[in-house]
Amino acid sequence: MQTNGLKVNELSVFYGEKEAVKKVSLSFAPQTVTALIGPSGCGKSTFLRSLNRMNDTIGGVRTTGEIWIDGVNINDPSIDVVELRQQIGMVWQRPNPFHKSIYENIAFGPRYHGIKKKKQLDEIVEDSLRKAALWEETKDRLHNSALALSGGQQQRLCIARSIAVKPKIILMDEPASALDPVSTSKIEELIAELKKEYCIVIVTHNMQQAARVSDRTAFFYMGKLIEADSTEVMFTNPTQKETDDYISGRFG
Ligand SMILES: Nc1ncnc2c1ncn2[C@@H]1O[C@H](COP(=O)(O)OP(=O)(O)OP(=O)(O)O)[C@@H](O)[C@H]1O
Repeated sequence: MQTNGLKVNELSVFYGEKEAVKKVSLSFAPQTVTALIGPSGCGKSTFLRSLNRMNDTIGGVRTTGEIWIDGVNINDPSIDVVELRQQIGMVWQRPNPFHKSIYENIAFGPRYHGIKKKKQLDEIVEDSLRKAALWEETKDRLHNSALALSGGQQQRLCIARSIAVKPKIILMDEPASALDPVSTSKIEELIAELKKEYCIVIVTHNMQQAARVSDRTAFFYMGKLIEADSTEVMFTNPTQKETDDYISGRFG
């Protein structure tokens, strides 16, 4: 599903008294990949989780500011978060398939959202697995346990699962950091393919990965957004000294 993108306006996130994300404003265009980079503890994951209200599940978190998607501020208390997470999906660092079959992992979300006909579910399962580059490897064992897949395949299954509910935006929190190099490059190829259709925001510790997969890069430091620009500019000619120091490995 297409979107006009996501626009974050002065977003702050507090854990109790601690301000982990400080008045960040940042936009994400459709059909682009944006990498969020920065040293450990700078607030990347907190910021990412706020984009589909996953921080609501953590006690003591307070959020201020606005996050606009297609004319709706998702921080509005009246927002239905289940519906929101259908539009803005999340892929976690460690693959977390349900203890169910491959088929059921994918069919679960669409069924939850009201699709009951088997033929339609079959189509969604195939289409999602194809888009996640996993169909050929799984088409003959759709009813086997998802837990029998390799770690890399499980992560692609989790991506297929998020695609199945037709999101507009896919958030990824270090989606390849628990994977071997071959599985990592498959995930990176997949991201390049998926961006033709979706707006993707990815947190990564891996600077080479950010350079390979993203169109834009945003550098966070101590809860603040220091700088965001095209990935090429960020890696060759950043404006801010902190960005330059970080990408050239002088700290972090
Ligand atoms: N559930 C929580 N409760 C309290 N403080 C938290 C919680 N989660 C994160 N923090 C704090 O918020 C700050 C930002 O953490 P966050 O995990 O967003 O950073 P990060 O840049 O993603 O780090 P990393 O790269 O290590 O995952 C840190 O100081 C962290 O200790």
